[in-house]
Amino acid sequence: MAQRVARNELQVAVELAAFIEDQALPGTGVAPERFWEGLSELLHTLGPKNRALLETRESIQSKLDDWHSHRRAEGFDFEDYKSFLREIGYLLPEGDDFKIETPETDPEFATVCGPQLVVPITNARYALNAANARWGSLYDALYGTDALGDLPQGKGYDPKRGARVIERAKAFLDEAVPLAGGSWTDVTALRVENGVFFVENAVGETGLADPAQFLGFNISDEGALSEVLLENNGLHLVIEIDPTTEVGQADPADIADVILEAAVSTIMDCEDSVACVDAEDKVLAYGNWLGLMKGDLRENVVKNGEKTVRRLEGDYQFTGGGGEKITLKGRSLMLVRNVGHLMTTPAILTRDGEEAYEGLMDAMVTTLCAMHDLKKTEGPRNSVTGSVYVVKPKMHGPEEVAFATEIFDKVEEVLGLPRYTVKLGIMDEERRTSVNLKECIRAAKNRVAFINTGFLDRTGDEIHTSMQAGPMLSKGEMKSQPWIEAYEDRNVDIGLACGLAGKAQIGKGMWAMPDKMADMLEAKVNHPLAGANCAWVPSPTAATLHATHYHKIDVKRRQQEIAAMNRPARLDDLLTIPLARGKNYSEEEIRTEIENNAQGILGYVVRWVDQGVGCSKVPDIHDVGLMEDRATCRISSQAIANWLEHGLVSEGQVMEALRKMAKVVDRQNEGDPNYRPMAPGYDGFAFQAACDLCFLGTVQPSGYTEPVLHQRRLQEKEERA
Ligand SMILES: CC(=O)SCCNC(=O)CCNC(=O)[C@H](O)C(C)(C)COP(=O)(O)OP(=O)(O)OC[C@H]1O[C@@H](n2cnc3c(N)ncnc32)[C@H](O)[C@@H]1OP(=O)(O)O
Ligand SMILES: O=CC(=O)O
Ligand SMILES: [Mg+2]
Repeated sequence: MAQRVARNELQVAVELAAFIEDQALPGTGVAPERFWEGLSELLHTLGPKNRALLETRESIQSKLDDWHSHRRAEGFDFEDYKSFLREIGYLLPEGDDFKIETPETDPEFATVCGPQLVVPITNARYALNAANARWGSLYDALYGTDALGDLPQGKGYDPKRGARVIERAKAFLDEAVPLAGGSWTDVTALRVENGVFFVENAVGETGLADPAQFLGFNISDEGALSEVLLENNGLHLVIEIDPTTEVGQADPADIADVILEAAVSTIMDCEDSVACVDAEDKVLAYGNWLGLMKGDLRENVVKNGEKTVRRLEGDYQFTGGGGEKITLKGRSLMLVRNVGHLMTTPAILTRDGEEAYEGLMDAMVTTLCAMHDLKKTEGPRNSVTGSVYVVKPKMHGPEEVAFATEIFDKVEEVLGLPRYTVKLGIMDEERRTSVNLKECIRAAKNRVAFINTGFLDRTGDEIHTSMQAGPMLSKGEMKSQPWIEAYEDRNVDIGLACGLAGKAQIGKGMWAMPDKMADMLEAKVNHPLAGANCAWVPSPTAATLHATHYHKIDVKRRQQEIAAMNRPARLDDLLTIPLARGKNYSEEEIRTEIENNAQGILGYVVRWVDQGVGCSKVPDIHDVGLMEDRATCRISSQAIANWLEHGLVSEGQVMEALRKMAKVVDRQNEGDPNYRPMAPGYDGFAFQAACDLCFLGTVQPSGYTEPVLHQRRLQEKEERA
């Protein structure tokens, strides 16, 4: 039971009150009394509105369920369906054209296109790594992954593999920063003379085909050229020259590495990749965010037997061609993802003794923490335009987006911040947002800094919304359905029409196979090609490799081309439900699908509930490690719930699959000393959570996993305490 202290009309968990008063408030100029009074007002005035919006979600869902249940018997008519959606306020009228009016955003939103990294904020080691992932070694990313088609063997440096890496990296340079004559492959020397960059290769002395791509350089302590700063499509890259390294020594021009500007921005995630269920967890999350915003977050790291202290990188300095100083950010531009409108938290009780809405608390506390960045007078700043970037997930329709803007109006008022300091990232990841996207953007037109297609949650919502319409297609087939293409394209089209280009990001979703980098290199070029300023990657290495795509594709030009296409709206495609019509899945296909989903759910849930780990790499039945978070868990559990609901599979069969897969997951975790096997008892909270997600999936709000996961994790924590 949490120990609480009274603050204004609130009962606040002691660790949260102490965090706010001792760590977050000092230095912001906000007095504790003002903060608590403002938070109390926020929770008491906006809490009831929050509740009403959730009731609207439930009411719409139950109307949809009834309608589909009847139409299953009576026959489905598409025009009839659309009329019904309009009648119940699901599909809303679209207003006049407009352009967003967000005040000045940082260049990482307005002009620079590149990868967006996401990281669980509760893991300081990873979060620091992510913040520092603004720059990444292309040589390391190619060497250490399957990007070249195979993985490195053995421990030491293999010069043969190294040669393949260098060949590939130089081929990349030939594309991104081509030479006037010959190839980077044959370069024998690099030099900067009177501010001009010269290259020697097989054709003799040459330089860049476009000399404007040369921006600056650095000289080593020994007086030799050590770094050359180049630029392509607004992204920087650095050629490292170092004859003292094994790689540099073997290179005719002493080139030791190619460093790419990689994670241009990073989402510090308080949502689907973390497991925060109480004040203790929330303080860990807020504390790391505060450390990132103050700039003093540190973490002791032991890697390969070596102890180091991980901290934030400083800026990156160069001398320009004209002798001027060039300062580039050493850190990724950080956003913070708050939770959505759904959950409440035991960290604060309102005057009625009820749990406060977690999203309201997140809004106030994460903005407060970010004030330390806004107040900085020296050293690297996260935002040079004085902005705080908050990603707001899982909103259903314009009314909920308007509610988010109202929350931040109030937060700014309480904290004494200029109106529209907080910029919003709108996750387009619920169906009612996708179908009303233009009106959702309008609802935040003074704050919107990104729209992003979170296709994982979106797929979960696709299944849940039309749960009663019939059995859905399998997870694999779902990816090639008309709705998803229409969803992705419409998001870009509407974003461009609303004037996001040059002001705000139009983003795309996560690469969820963290070890499959060759496949990512092949596939994810489609994101900038589709007009996305940024797309999500699960790791710094993936960011470095995905950065190469933004060198290939000039997103700004691509956005202009797409806008000029005037593509049709495709609302009908968007509303086409991915039903398994006319499909007759074999018993084997059904068993495989259920087992695959069960394995993903269990592999994820067991670490969530037992260890508080919110994002995991879980092998699927083909042994491919998949990034699993709450959104992927929502898909798998909703998929099982849907097939159960329509009798494609029985409860007994699902339970058999869960038990079988629990043994597999136990085996996969054998090496983890903190792991508690689920078999043979199948009675732990984690296994029960997996069962609830499947067997009670149809009645979970919007098919979300949070209520079940929180409840079971809290039980687990209580038992351990
Ligand atoms: C639908 C959605 O909402 S998607 C958004 C939510 N998802 C995410 O945020 C995914 C974030 N990614 C992750 O959490 C992890 O990459 C996982 C869980 C997928 C895989 O983690 P692991 O199995 O530990 O990765 P792996 O062993 O391959 O690599 C670990 C190394 O990579 C680094 N790393 C991995 N992921 C990240 C990351 N997202 N940010 C920063 N560093 C990272 C770690 O710091 C570590 O390096 P270190 O030893 O120097 O500290
Ligand atoms: O938040 C991202 C998603 O895909 O869901
Ligand atoms: Mg999501």
